[in-house]
Amino acid sequence: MQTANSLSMSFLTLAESLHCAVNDVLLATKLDEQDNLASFREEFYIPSLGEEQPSPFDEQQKPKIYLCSNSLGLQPKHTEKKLLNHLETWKNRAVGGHFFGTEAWASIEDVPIPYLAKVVGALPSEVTCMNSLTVNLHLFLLAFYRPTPRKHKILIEASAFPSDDYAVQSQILLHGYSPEESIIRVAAKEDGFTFSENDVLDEIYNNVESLCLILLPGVHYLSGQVFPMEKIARTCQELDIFVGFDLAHAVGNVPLHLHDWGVDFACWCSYKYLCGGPGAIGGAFLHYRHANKGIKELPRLVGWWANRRETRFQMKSSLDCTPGVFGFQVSNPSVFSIVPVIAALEVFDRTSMLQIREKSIQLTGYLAFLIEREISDDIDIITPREPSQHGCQLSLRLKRHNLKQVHEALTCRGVVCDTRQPDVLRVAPFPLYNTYREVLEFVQILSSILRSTNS
Ligand SMILES: Cc1ncc(COP(=O)(O)O)c(C=O)c1O
Ligand SMILES: Nc1ccccc1C(=O)C[C@H](N)C(=O)O
Repeated sequence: MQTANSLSMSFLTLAESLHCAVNDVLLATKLDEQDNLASFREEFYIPSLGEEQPSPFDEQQKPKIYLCSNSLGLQPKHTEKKLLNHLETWKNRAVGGHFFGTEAWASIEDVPIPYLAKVVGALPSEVTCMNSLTVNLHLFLLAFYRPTPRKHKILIEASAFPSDDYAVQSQILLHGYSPEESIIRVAAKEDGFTFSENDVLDEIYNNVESLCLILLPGVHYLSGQVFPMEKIARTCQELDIFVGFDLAHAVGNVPLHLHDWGVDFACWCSYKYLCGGPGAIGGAFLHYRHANKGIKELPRLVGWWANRRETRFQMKSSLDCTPGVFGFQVSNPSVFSIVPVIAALEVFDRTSMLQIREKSIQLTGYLAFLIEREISDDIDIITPREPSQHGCQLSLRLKRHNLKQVHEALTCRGVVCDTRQPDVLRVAPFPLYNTYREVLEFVQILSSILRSTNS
């Protein structure tokens, strides 16, 4: 994999060969011309400046610079048609839709599986779409967190996403333990944002006697740091501790090999880089080695969708549990929540996570390179700089400017990104629709705002 240094050198060399400065639009244009994924931008709706207040002026039709896929990915153009098809089926066939067509509702969760398996590096029998992220976290925690007075601790990271923290706290309380005593929070490094691999591993080794489970993010929501998932998962296997990952910010962003790494369980939402739409159905992974554990060996909360499809409608009171992750399904999935996820995965399936990652390293690397050269007096990049440790997102910490003021000025100039108090801007160029020229324009806009705003 390229290093931050070798990437910077490649931008400098390209600029030199074009006889232009590194912040020249010529360089950005060249990078766009060389981009194998450039045509994918056409597959998505890009919000335009005039969206909130339609205007006849051309300037208002200009696309926004959308750098917020860490919160919500853009809408693929064919999502609407797919949804309308299902509305038509409902209108014209009503209950017949359960067994009609290639996306029959009674088995619609089968449709995204092959695509999803590729995106997260799983066997098709290890993944499904169900519920939402925090609900799936709870379902897996209920099965995998079986505390005993000796082994009752869960390891998470300090500054975990609050929903994950609340889920863990409530599970501990549910078993009659106390979050104060049963949660180990790995401390961040001195920067207060990122985590060292050794600190994580040391905490695991130091607490091996009392640790029951580890729940960490694949990519941290605040810093954008990629956690060493493989190393953590292999260590946990060696030590016989269950490990689960929250992949909200990792799925569709960085390549994952959940099966090979031996992760016990993982869950994610589909509305960020996966572009499945606001509140879209979530995803879940359960490693094959747990597939044949029934509800006695791996106790869980079940519903009728956990029952094998062949016998589901025999309506018996005894559960005929489907092996693997399907045995964790509770309810029949919401069709209007899963269809946009299928639509988005169909776009992903025309490329690969490898290609997406290749461009992402270049695109986010270019962003970091420009920021460091142009505005490092005013901004610290808190995301680790090495490509192996970041995905699409860079988290920018304002050294002296007011966050709200800067964010408002960016919004006025057509940049969409988000903030985390007190001083962090999150920006995430996404390979399937962002361009190098947008990245350059963003840095120029931010630079001019920082120069013209009081610090
Ligand atoms: C890391 C993380 N955990 C949990 C959530 C909450 O997800 P949901 O509301 O889908 O349960 C989010 C938000 O997307 C998140 O980023
Ligand atoms: N679903 C949302 C609804 C409203 C506002 C934000 C979200 C987010 O997803 C935030 C994201 N999880 C984050 O990393 O902060």
